[in-house]
Amino acid sequence: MFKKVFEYAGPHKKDLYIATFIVLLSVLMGVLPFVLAYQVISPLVMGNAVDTKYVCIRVIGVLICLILQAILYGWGLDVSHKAAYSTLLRLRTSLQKRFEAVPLGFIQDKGTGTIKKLFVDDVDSLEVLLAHSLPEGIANLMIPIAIYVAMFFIDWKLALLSLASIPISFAAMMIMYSVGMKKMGPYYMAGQKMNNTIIEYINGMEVVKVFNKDAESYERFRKDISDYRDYTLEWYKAAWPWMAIYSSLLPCTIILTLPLGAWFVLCGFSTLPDLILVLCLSLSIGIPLLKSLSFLPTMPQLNYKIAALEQVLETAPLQQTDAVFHGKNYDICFDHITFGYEKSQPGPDGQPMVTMDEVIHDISFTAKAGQKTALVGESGSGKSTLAKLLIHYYDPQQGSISIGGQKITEMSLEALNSQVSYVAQDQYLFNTSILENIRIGRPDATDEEVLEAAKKAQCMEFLEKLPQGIHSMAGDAGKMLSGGQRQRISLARAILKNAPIIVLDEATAYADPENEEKMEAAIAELVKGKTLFVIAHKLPAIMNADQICVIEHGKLAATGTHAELLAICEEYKKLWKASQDSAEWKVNAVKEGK
Ligand SMILES: Nc1ncnc2c1ncn2[C@@H]1O[C@H](COP(=O)(O)OP(=O)(O)OP(=O)(O)O)[C@@H](O)[C@H]1O
Repeated sequence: MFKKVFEYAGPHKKDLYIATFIVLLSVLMGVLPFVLAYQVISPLVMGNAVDTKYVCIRVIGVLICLILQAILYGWGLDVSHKAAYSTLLRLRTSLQKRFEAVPLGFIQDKGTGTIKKLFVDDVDSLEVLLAHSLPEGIANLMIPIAIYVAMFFIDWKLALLSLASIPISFAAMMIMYSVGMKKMGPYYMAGQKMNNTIIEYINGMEVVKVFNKDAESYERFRKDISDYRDYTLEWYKAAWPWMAIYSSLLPCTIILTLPLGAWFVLCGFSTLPDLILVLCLSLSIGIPLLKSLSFLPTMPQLNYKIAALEQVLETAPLQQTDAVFHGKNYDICFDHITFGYEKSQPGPDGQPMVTMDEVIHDISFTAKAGQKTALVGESGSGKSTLAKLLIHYYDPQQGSISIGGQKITEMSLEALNSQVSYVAQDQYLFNTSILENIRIGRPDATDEEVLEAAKKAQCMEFLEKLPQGIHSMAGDAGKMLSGGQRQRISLARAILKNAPIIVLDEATAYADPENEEKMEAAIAELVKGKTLFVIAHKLPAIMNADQICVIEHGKLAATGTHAELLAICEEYKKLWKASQDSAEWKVNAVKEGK
């Protein structure tokens, strides 16, 4: 763990060494007064004469040592803090660079709370390690070691007595570390979950209030924060007894030295001056020893956090090149695609572990240029995942996707984006004017072109009712717009972008009948002469598609036209029947006035 952190420090490694050395001198200054005290006590006990000057010099020596100790300590920490915060800056910059390179899907899956926790809390917690644990821990540990070596030279029997409390404390420490590490995974995950839930709760406050969802969302909020409390307490409960044992035992360096040492002196095994010196030295190392280990309880947490950071820093970047799009046409080819979502969870050793949940199994098909290809299948069968693979949200584990013969991994994401418009259910409106929100589709479009796109997307009917029309702020207008109207704004974006390939992921899923009609008109405008890739639950909407791909549990069950699939594909027949039943149910419900 220390090695990794030193690696993060990069050019500031040198400052960390300097800080450690300065703190080491400071700890030494804390030990010297005990040696000076010995020089006064020993002659007194032995009945040797000491004059006032001899005592005064030692007392002044003690004062100088204490002043130097404080100055050196402050200086050492100053150097270590500068190195620590520069390292945190480096680490945050590396994280930011990694986040820029990894697939967008990876970022979305992590969740805002987890990402905030990584960037802010987890990186911040390394400050303790860099600014304190490393320089103070090392310095406070090295001095006792040096003193023990000296004690062995003075009298090895007394030195052994002084060491007696260490093995038991050490065993308690190891147990604390190992139980702490085992509980760390669930504790850390609970922290991540709580962060995500809090952010989701705050972001969704408006929906919560409008839809009276207080009880349900508050319940989840309450559960996640109480889970976090429970896991934290569980960790403390497991680790505290061992912490208590070693922190009480460790400083008791004279527990055996005093009684047995006195007996050794009486028996003539050791001399009185040696006993006094060993006692003074034993007393001097209690505090440094305890200080050096005061950081230990945080080590399992730090270890886990570093592993979680490492996992992100080692995430494979999205496979792309700088090349522009040079496909020979717009045929979209899925070639033996296998994909699974990665999940991070605590492994058996308590360290974070990545597992994979395969949801797409060896799928191959081609969506022909200029044609309409539809994906159908039960909920959870993998349709949206395939669409997200096409827009390069993720890299598949196996296989490739190409457009006009050029693999999407062999072009830049920008080049791919310029060829594909993706319209999904959840459309994000930025808090700027609606005009600018539509202009995102093509930043160099003129106001007139934006207006034209808005008209084609059937937006004017509701934009005209807004006080400032298309210049209204989306943040304010968003509250007055229905989901369907917001979707029409995103369709206007796509119309303006005018990309040759359109991916529609359940675009009309939640539209009411009136909105659906308008959206269908907007979509018809959008898809004119384009290569269309549609995911729809409503089968009647895609029955005219040139090709329908039936996805069943992540596998391609069949492809064909509506008529062909009705003849050959059981899964399609089932889906068609279900959609017919649901249409019938709606008609009956309307007739009965439900
Ligand atoms: N971000 C994700 N992380 C982990 N698993 C996911 C993620 N997104 C989807 N899945 C899982 O992958 C499988 C396929 O999901 P996908 O959304 O592609 O299905 P779908 O056919 O589009 O479903 P629906 O019609 O309900 O939108 C499901 O089991 C789903 O739970």
